[in-house]
Amino acid sequence: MRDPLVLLPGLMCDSRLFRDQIEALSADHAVMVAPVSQGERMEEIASALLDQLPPRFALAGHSVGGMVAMEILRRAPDRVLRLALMNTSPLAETPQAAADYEPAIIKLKSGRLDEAVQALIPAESLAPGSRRQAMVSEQVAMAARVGEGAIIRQIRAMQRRRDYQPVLRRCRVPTLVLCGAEDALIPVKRHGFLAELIPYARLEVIEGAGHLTPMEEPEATTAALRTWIAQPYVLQSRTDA
Ligand SMILES: O=C(O)CC1=CCC(=O)O1
Repeated sequence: MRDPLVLLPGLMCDSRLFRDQIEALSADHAVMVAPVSQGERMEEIASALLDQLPPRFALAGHSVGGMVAMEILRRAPDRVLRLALMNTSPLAETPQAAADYEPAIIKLKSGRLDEAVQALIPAESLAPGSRRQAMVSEQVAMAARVGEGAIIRQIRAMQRRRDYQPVLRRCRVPTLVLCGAEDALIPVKRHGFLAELIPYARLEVIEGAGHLTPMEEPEATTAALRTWIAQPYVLQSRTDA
């Protein structure tokens, strides 16, 4: 039986983010998209998910979904068969960066969703070009479906998150670190640092994509996930190669 695949969407995103990957990969894998909003701490969100997920699974998370994936790895390393981290960061939030989320929370509480989306995932963090505006519209539509309360819980969890570097250094499963070349929110350099922490990680930088890589460059993202999910469990580490 091939690994079941659990997809965790990012900040203000729902299953639309992974539409093309679900369509392609569900031909061979049981694919599940899980909510990333059942608590105000990574620990609470991960606990709620671990009660519902299959015994063992391949785990792929985007943005705040990647942070929850790292928490799941910390809590239940034996259940994670392989790991994909997309457009995400292993670092705890600095006090200044945590405080910088407060204006977006005020916008959310006063029903100014478009402004909150622009504050949290600015258009400039997506790849430039003719498709950018369509991606912004998709992001606003996803945010409306996720809902203000859930988005505020995601922000609280990001503000309070721990440093996942020690967890990632212990990770021994095939890992994909994927990012968009144009992601201005979490730049390529940060993903290079993330990949360097993990003994069996491969970094894939997708050209023509920004922070919403799975949706901006769906075919390249699906191809990278296909390669990752077919990798053997026992790999050569970068240092062995
Ligand atoms: O908190 C950060 O590191 C920046 C960020 C905002 C959305 C996201 O995915 O990361």
